[in-house]
Amino acid sequence: MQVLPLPSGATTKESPSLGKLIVLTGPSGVGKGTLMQKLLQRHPELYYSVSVTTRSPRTGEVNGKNYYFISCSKFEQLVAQGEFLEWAEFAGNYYGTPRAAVLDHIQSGQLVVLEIELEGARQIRASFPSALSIFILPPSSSELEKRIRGRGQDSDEAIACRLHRAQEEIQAAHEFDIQIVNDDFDAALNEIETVLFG
Ligand SMILES: Nc1ncnc2c1ncn2[C@@H]1O[C@H](COP(=O)(O)OP(=O)(O)OP(=O)(O)O)[C@@H](O)[C@H]1O
Ligand SMILES: Nc1nc2c(ncn2[C@@H]2O[C@H](COP(=O)(O)O)[C@@H](O)[C@H]2O)c(=O)[nH]1
Repeated sequence: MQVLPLPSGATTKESPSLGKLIVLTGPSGVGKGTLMQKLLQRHPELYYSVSVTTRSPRTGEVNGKNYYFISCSKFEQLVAQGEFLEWAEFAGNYYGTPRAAVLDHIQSGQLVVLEIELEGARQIRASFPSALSIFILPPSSSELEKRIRGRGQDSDEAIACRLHRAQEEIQAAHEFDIQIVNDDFDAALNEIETVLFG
């Protein structure tokens, strides 16, 4: 994979919004996606931003629902055209948030949720200072590893890369507005709901 120069951090702030932007981040395998799915089932008024990635689809993943799966060259073209609100490289693949859809839904007054990794979340914090950011922590490193392996979707190499990155990500948890430990699933979900809806 050709390595793109990473975004140097947002230099411009996005316009004030009507709706609100929520960023959910945390290490791979902590349970963000599972929490997000449940949250969307329970609160269909939320708008979930479907990301673009160069990663290959996992078994059962659907293009346009889980991700938009595209080639590296197409991703690089979209970066050059400024189509992403944020983007990052993660474990050998690129991931990005489509700009237009997110801004449109914020403008229409919706709560918009992003589920993204640390570097992208930092870019959003720089360009949307009013965004609410939530960091999901695992109860322990061994439980995190158990969850990634238990998911059974990634190669040993990919798992090692994700666990290595997880240590760096966890060190950055304090940068976020709210930290929630996903030990008991329902308790973590309730905490997110309380933060979002009171
Ligand atoms: N509280 C929990 N207790 C036990 N297992 C959990 C809990 N929350 C999620 N899991 C399980 O952990 C695994 C990883 O969850 P999930 O795929 O949602 O993680 P993720 O943070 O979205 O990962 P990635 O960032 O790599 O997409 C799944 O098998 C999920 O069912
Ligand atoms: N910076 C971004 N990170 C994203 C985006 N969409 C997903 N992600 C994060 O990537 C990792 C790996 O995801 P996986 O599906 O391959 O396990 C995980 O932390 C996601 O939250 C995005 O648009 N931008």
